[in-house]
Amino acid sequence: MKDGSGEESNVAPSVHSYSSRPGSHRYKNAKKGLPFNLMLVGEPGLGRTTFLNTLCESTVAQPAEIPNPEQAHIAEPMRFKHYAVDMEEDGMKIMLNIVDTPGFGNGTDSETCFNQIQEYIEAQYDEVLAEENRIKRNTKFRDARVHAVLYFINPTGHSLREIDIELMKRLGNRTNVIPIIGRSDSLTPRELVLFKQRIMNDISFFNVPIYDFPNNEEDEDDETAEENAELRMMMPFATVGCEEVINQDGRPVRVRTYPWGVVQVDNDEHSDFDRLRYVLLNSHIGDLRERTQSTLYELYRTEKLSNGTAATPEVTQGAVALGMQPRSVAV
Ligand SMILES: Nc1nc2c(ncn2[C@@H]2O[C@H](COP(=O)(O)OP(=O)(O)OP(=O)(O)O)[C@@H](O)[C@H]2O)c(=O)[nH]1
Repeated sequence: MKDGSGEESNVAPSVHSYSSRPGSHRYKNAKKGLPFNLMLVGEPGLGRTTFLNTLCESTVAQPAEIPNPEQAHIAEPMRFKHYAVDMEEDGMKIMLNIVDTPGFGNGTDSETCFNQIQEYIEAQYDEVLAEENRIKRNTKFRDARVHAVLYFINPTGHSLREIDIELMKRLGNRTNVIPIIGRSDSLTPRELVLFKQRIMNDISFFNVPIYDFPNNEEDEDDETAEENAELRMMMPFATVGCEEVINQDGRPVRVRTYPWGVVQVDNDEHSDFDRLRYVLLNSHIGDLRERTQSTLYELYRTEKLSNGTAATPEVTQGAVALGMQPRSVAV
């Protein structure tokens, strides 16, 4: 594990086994590990840190320290915090890079946060664009394009707020935005169903360009098409973060414990966490990476080149004038 500096790394073996699910093993042959860059965005207290640790099955990130009462009114500005974890997922090595955004919506005006996040995502595209145009390639180049943003929605039970719609609209044309309901155990199953419906109605009404599961019937077998249809119906994923691991009938179970019972994080009847994890680290990791490269980055590159503001303008404009296509950097 490493915190941004890129120095150490732990391989986190998974307690999950998805080999029976459709789509698993798709990228089993990636030898060095498949890089996957994930960003977490959401207001403080929605469970981003707990989610990150639950996803990685280890304490990768420490919860934010509670400020002393004298300083509690001072809002910390948003910053980017990096984590890197090597995972082994159902026989597939993954180099998972997570960018967290503590301080988002924490008093700083939302426009500043939106700009910072958008600039971060675009800066990674600029790096790739510059690398593509370099005459001598940097063999150590690290592609940090964000393959997916998980946007945490407050489990109010009402509908989306303006800040949710605005942010997802801003980012949806730049990256794969996957909305999730944080701390979803705050809602009853019935409230959750209604809340999900309202959120999806808003997303559709305001044309928010969130990630859509592939809907290409010609290229998909029945099982994959069915799986994608089912996942589409589950949006936004309702997640619960693990608080403790208990022993149930001799096996470890990740839960949150309440006076009236336990919520099992990996139980599909209690939360969508396990399905979301499977989507991110197994069945749709390829599609998220591919869409980043072929659709979102290409769109950005075209915009940049047509505006004449590419990362290395002289080289790129010269190449375009000569009808040359820049070399692509493999994702
Ligand atoms: N009920 C419930 N509580 C949760 C869940 N996940 C986290 N929490 C609790 O919510 C509080 C905040 O969780 P964090 O994971 O620190 O939230 P965060 O979004 O990282 O917040 P900041 O670190 O302040 O940015 C903690 O008390 C967690 O134990 C969840 O799924 N359900």
